Order: sequence, then C-alpha cells, then structure tokens
Amino acid sequence: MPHTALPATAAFQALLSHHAEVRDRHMRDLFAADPQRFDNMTVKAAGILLDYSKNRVDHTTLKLLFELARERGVERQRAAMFSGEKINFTEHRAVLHTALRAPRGQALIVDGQHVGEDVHAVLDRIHSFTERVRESQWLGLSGKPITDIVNIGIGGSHLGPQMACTALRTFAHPRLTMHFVSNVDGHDLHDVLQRVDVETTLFIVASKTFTTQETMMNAGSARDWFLQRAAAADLAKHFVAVSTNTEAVRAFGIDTDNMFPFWDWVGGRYSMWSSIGLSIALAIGFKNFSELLAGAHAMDKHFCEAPLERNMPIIQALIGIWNRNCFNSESLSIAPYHHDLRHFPAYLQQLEMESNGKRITRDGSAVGVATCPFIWGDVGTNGQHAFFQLLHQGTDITPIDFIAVLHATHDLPGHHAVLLANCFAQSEAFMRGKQAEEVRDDLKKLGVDDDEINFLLPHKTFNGNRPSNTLLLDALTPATLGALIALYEHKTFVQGTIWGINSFDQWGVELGKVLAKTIQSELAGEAVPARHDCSTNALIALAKKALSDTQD
Ligand SMILES: O=P(O)(O)OC[C@H]1O[C@H](O)[C@H](O)[C@@H](O)[C@@H]1O
Repeated sequence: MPHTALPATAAFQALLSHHAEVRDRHMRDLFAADPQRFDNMTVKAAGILLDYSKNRVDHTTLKLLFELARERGVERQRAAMFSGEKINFTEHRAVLHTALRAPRGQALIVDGQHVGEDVHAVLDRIHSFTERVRESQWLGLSGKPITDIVNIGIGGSHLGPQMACTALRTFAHPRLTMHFVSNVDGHDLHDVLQRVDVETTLFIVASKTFTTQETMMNAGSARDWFLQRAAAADLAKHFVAVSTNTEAVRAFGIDTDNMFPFWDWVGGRYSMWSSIGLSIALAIGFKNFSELLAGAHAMDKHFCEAPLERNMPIIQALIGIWNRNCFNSESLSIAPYHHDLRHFPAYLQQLEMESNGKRITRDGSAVGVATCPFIWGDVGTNGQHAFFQLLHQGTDITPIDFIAVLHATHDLPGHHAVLLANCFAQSEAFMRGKQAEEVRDDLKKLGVDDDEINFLLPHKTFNGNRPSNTLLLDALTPATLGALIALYEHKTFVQGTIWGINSFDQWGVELGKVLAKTIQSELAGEAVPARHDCSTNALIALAKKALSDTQD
C-alpha cells in the first residue's frame, strides 16, 4: 500500500492552517482566558502527572492533533506493535520490548515461539543469579563475595543500565559498587581496572550482537587483565555475558551457562528490560527490578487502553509534533530536577535520536517534514547557570521537558523545596516572560534614571511564550522510573508513526563503523595511504607518528 507522506494529509494541512491563525498568540492570554487550564491540560498515569498546559495550544489545536494521530493510524500501529507484527520493516523484525515487562502468563506467539514463556524463563535465571551474587553465595576465585560489578557495553547495552542504576542508587545493595565501561578509549576501562580487585569483581559483557568493536575490545582487555592475575579456570566465576549471539559468547570464552540470552525482536535501545538489565537487577535486587518492569507495564496498559484524549504518550508525542513541525523547533531540552536522573538526557538521546533520526518513509520516499529534534539537556539547577540564558532569550525557541520528583530521599533540610521552586519558576518564566512595562516598573523602583531605563529595556525584556511540559513523579522509585522510560518509548513510537518512518532500525550508525575499520588498518600499516581527502590523510599521518612515538 503506498504511503501518504505527512504533508499530503488533510489532518496535517488543517493543523498548518490553524497554526497560521494562532501562531502569534501569547500563552499568558491563554492562561488568562481559562482559569481551569491546568485541570484541562494535565493527565495522570502510572504514578506520573504530565502538565502540558504551558504549550502554545488550545482546544482546537488538540482536537486537530488527535485527528492527525487517528489519520496516521497510531491506534492500528500500536496494535501491530503489541501483537508482534514485524513493524521493523527494514529488518523484518517484530518489536516486542513491551513483552519483556508483561506479567507471567501472557499468550503471545511470534514465529512459533511462545514469547511470554521465553521471557519469564530468562527472568527466572536472572532472579536466581542475582540473588546468589547479592546473598554472597556466588563467590570469586578466592572464595570472597563479589564487591564490584563492571558492565561492559555501549549504546543500548550501556545507557539504560547506567541511567537506571544511577537513578535508583538509593535502592542499591550496599556491598556492590557498579561500574560502566563503554568507550573504546582505553582511559575508560583503565580507570575502572585501577579501582577494582580481581578477586571480587564480576564483569558483565553486554552486547546484543557480541560483535560491537568497542565492547569486544574492552571485554578482551578486561579478560587479559584478569588472566594476568588469575587462572583461566577462574574466568567462569568472574565473566558473564548478555547477548543474542550464543556462538560468539562461546568463542569469547564465556561459559554459555553464564550467558543470559535475549532475542532479535528487542531493539538495542529498548533492551534494558531484557537481560541487558542484569546489572540493574544486581544493583537493586530482583524484586525492585520486577517493580521497574511493572511500572513500565502500567504505562504500556495506559498507552493501550486510555482514549487518545487522555493518553499521556500520545499527548506528549503530539505536542512534540506541534512544536517540531509547526513551530520548527529544532531541539528539545530535557531538564530533570533530580540529581539521580542526570544520565536521563543521554539515555533519551539514543532512544529518540537513533529511533527517529530518519528521513525516508515506509515506501522509500522522503518524509517531507522535519523529524526528530536534537535531544539534549542537563539536570536542574545546573543547567540554569550554563545554557538557560539561551533558552530564555536566544533566537531559537527550544521546548523543554521539566521532570520533577515531589519527594526527596535525603533529609537535608530546605534543599528539596529550593530545587522544586527553581523548577516551577523556570517553567513559569519561560511561559510568562517579563514584559517591558514590568521591567520599567522594577527599574524605577530601584531609582534608575529614565535614560538608563530606556537603554536597558530591550536587554532585560523577556518575551516568554516559550513552551514546556512538566512531568511530576511522586517519588523516584523503580516503578515510576519504569513508567517514565516507557512513556518516552511510546512517545517516540507515536512520533515515528506520524512521520511514517521506521523507528526501529539504525542504518546511519554503520558508515562510520566501516570507515573506522579502514583507517584502523591504515594506522597499523606501514605507508600512509593517499586515498582519503587531504584532511583525513593528514590526520592519519599525524596519528601514525604519535602512535609510533608512543611505542618507541
Ligand atoms: O548491544 P550491541 O550489539 O553491542 O550494540 C550496541 C549499540 O550498537 C550500535 O551503536 C547500535 O546503533 C545501537 O543501537 C546499539 O545499542
């Protein structure tokens, strides 16, 4: 069936016409006109409240956005994803990360395999292994309990585990220190190896393919480091693998009894719910890991069952489409006001940008509109003192997702109220701005003379009308974190569906990998090859010299 590009649809055209009419309205006026705007533009699900009232939308905008979702077949695609249809159409794969967090007993057969049974069989293995490590029954080479866990993986085999272990550190086992090595830059692994003891360290080699250059190099160096200090027979006590590639795990020298499998219908950036989450289950315990899965499942249920008009991932996705495709916002800033969520923006970068950084639709034609915005950000309040100036008064309008947590887990007096005050003040300031008259009044009260006031006025005026969402969690727990991540997964899926792209492949990552292999062999060889452009040739020559000087 030929695919209709977004610009050719009636719903998108209607949205553009509406945008032309309302684009200059100020949110201050929208708030003034509707005292119930907060009640009308909030939705709650799975322990999360989304306040989307500080966006440049009204009821007509929302109505048109919901029509767009319907016309683009979001409900049909959602059913296709959950039922295991091969919606990853370039790789001919099902997309079933939601099955990883479904309760036991779910009947779902894909390619003759009973997916639910497979998932729970692996979860049972993760359960017993993590208990043994945590209860000091799994011992290292000299009979001591494990104290340090090193997760070696990159991309989806790194970002989710690291983000979740950091976010849930207050639930972590006190004896276990988690380390994450991802970069092929030897400084990363070297730093960790200096801090761990061979007798009490467990390495998890996490790679869906078990061929990723960075991970295999780091895993090989970690194994060499281990074998310089211990016997080969001890390797099985200290190295486990998480992968879909049994042969490669065996070839690496890891006992396949110590391998935790998953399946090709789990995309790398959607894999923290699978055995890629082994490090999370080790850190926080299987019960908490199960709550993380249950929180994600609660969001899945909401996504499947709530009407579009009350459906949090769909609303969040549509607001994003409005900002991206009507207001041309090129980026989305993520501002978690919780220090333990500091890796969340990086996690979302892979989730959204690798999923929706695409320009070709299902039938091979150009998408015709802008797709995924750049995702970036940092924790509040730190970002306020770094890049918020640009967000307030720069020439681009960047929507922001504020993420705040009502209850803190520390008992330092005062801090949490100040943190939340800053979060709410920022979204208020982005919405309201500060008008020239308010600036003038303030300066007058300070006794500033009229000439100086007129000089300062344009600099101190904020137009405001800058959109943001606020996501409020009651507390940062395994369940709410699970729901938050699933929310963004589904938001990403809905946007991909509206754009008509495949959110589940990542061909764009390949070219750099292939070229790196060529240059790697040139760096190792004798002559400097002259077949690149002059810049690349010269850089290779400089690196070759430096590398040979280091070896001398
Ligand atoms: O888990 P692995 O097979 O080692 O893959 C790690 C990463 O590799 C590539 O960069 C892919 O684009 C990512 O989606 C993936 O998460």
